Amino acid sequence: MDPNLRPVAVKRVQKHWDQPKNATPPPQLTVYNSLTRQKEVFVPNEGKRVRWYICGPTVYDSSHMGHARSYLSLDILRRVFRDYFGYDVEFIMNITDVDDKIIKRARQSHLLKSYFNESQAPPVMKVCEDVVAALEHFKTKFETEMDPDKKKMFEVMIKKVQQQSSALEEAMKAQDSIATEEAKGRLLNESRDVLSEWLDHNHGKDVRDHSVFDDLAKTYEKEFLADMARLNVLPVDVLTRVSEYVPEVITYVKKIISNGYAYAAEDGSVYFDTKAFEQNPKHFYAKLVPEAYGEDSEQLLKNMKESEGELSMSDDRLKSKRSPNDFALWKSSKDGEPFWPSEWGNGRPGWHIECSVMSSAICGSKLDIHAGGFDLKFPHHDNEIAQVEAHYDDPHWVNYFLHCGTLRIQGMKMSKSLKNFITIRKALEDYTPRQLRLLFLMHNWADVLDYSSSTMERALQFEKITNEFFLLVKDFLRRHYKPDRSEGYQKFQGKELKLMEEFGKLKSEVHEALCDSVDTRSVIEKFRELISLGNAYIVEKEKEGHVPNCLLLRNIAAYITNLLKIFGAIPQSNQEIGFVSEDECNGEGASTSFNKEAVVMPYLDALAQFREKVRLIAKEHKVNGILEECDTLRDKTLTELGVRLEDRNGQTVVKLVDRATLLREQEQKDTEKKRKDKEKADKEQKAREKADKEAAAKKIKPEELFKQGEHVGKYSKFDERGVPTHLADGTEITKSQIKKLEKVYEAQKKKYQQ
Ligand SMILES: Nc1ncnc2c1ncn2[C@@H]1O[C@H](COP(=O)(O)OP(=O)(O)OP(=O)(O)O)[C@@H](O)[C@H]1O
Ligand SMILES: [Zn+2]
Repeated sequence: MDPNLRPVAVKRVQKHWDQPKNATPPPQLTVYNSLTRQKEVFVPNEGKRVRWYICGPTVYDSSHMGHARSYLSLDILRRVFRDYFGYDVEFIMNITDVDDKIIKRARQSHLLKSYFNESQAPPVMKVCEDVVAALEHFKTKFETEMDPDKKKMFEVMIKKVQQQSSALEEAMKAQDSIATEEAKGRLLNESRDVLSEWLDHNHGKDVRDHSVFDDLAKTYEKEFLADMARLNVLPVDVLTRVSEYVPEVITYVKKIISNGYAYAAEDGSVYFDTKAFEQNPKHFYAKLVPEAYGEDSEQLLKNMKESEGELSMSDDRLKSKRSPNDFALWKSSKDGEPFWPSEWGNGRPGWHIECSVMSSAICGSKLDIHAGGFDLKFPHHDNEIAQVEAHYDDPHWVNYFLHCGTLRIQGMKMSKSLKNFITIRKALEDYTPRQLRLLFLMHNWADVLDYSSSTMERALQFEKITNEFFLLVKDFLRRHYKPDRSEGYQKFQGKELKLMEEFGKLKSEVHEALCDSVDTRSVIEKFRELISLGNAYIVEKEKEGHVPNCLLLRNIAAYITNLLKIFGAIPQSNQEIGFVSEDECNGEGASTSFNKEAVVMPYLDALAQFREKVRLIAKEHKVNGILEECDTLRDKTLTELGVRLEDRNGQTVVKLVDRATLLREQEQKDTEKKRKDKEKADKEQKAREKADKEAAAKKIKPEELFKQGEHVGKYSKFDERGVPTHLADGTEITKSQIKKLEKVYEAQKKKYQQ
């Protein structure tokens, strides 16, 4: 063929590629923003950098579970933002170490201590006089209290004092000196709060030593930080104390005045001018709770009392404000209060100003996130917003305001002021830091949470099923996970493909839940589903006599572990799958560098296998002594060491469990065994009694049968065999009845002859 006629080869080019169509776009992170009262897509001001400020505690008493609710939930949020979504979070918290509550509590403890010291053994008459006077004073406080919960608490306190007073009176009347002394002690103890209120009213102004206030704040700050570390709350990046920022507060307040949004009153206090602020069209007062501005005076007064502080609500102070909504930026200090010099005279910062000043000092004029407890929304956070916006004269400060839901106990907010609190320390005596964290993970951070033993029980139950899953998977992995060998990779059959599909679906749902305002509650539910799917898969494979696929099980367990690490429930340093035993956690909740599991497991596996073989031989040869020893090794010796041996389809599964948990389990087992033993002994006893009764019955001669035992007094005449013919009252017995009695007679005759 003529080569010129050959068709020219068409140059083949890269085939056109189509971008995947109909792909679902990944969900975006949204957060519930109190400023809009809905979920908003999260967009930081500056790339991945997130400036985040949270209100810290007022350090005048021990931290309680209500505080844990806020700080632990915020710790979870912070970790998710940082370690799941990859934001560069700068986390700033303040400590309120100058405040009306601190001043009052410090003076009261100081005065009460002196009262007890001076009058080591106050004569009984003096105690009576003082308590009566203190009670009178306290009743006025009770009558003027507007908060119904506090009122109720005061009422209980008054009643208790009155009860102890009556007891003392009776002991005195009876002239029983020992009983009188004891009753006096009880009265003094019960009257502590009432007496300290009274002492403070009379002598508070004489407390001039500033170390009284500083010491109290330092003590509780230390306690708070130690509690947070015990709960495995990450240390903040910056901690600010108002006592360290007073010069900055003064400068800040001056700027607000010069911008026209604050004024100095005659007594040396400075107030925020809410009207001036609100009247400027650029600004808006009470962005979070607009309903609260210009409320009826009673509610306003209640809010003011709580937020301005008890020491700052005197009539003359109220009169010097231009509007009842105005709040103090700077409070002139009275006698018995700490003070710093300023151009307005000796004074101290108001509560709200500290957060505005300190967050501005660290983060500048813009914040991405501001957070705190739900109760801080109004007036604290609304006032913080107004102050910063007045200072910069710029209506944009915080982009996202997050408020943690309140923790309640028996339907009431857990609070220091209501004295219905459970300290973090006490809670940690009953539960581990991990269990408390799981409790918070199981509730949406923005929801109300009722703290009770039943809510804790649910957290414990989740911990148990998750832990058992981890331990079981780890046992399989120890025996069958061989990633360095060909036999470690098995073909994925129907069950594996199905599980992998469900696993993938659940992972997407977990991601969606985290994007949905960090909904850890749903994530925990997804974990539950995943674990039951995993467990069901294992059981099915075992039924078929096959080893479950270790790659798949390992991926599931590692996925859950990893998220629990992000949530702070498992130390980041843990290289293994599953929880770290509480025995291995040090005080800060981090795992020790020594990995107990990796070291001891090979030896424990060898021991378990040896035990199993010895047991089989002992069973075969019926050597009970060896079987008993094998039981003791499992139930006592290894339990004490935190090791659980379980029988699963003829294989011994080895699990490392917290020693305390194992001992508790063993205790339950012992109790159950005792109950069963008792039940068995009772049954045997009853059977013996029955047999004895029957044996005795057999010995009765048939002719005597109707004349003894239950028959005595029933009949008056008998025939020659001893069968009754007449009832006790002389009436003749009917023929059919006699027939029945004859049957009984014949049966007895047979028994007797036997
Ligand atoms: N019961 C609670 N539930 C949730 N958060 C709480 C609870 N009690 C206090 N908080 C939060 O803890 C943080 C520190 O509170 P703070 O020390 O100001 O407590 P407080 O309001 O003075 O205490 P209390 O209400 O117990 O008298 C705040 O963010 C506050 O909202
Ligand atoms: Zn604050």
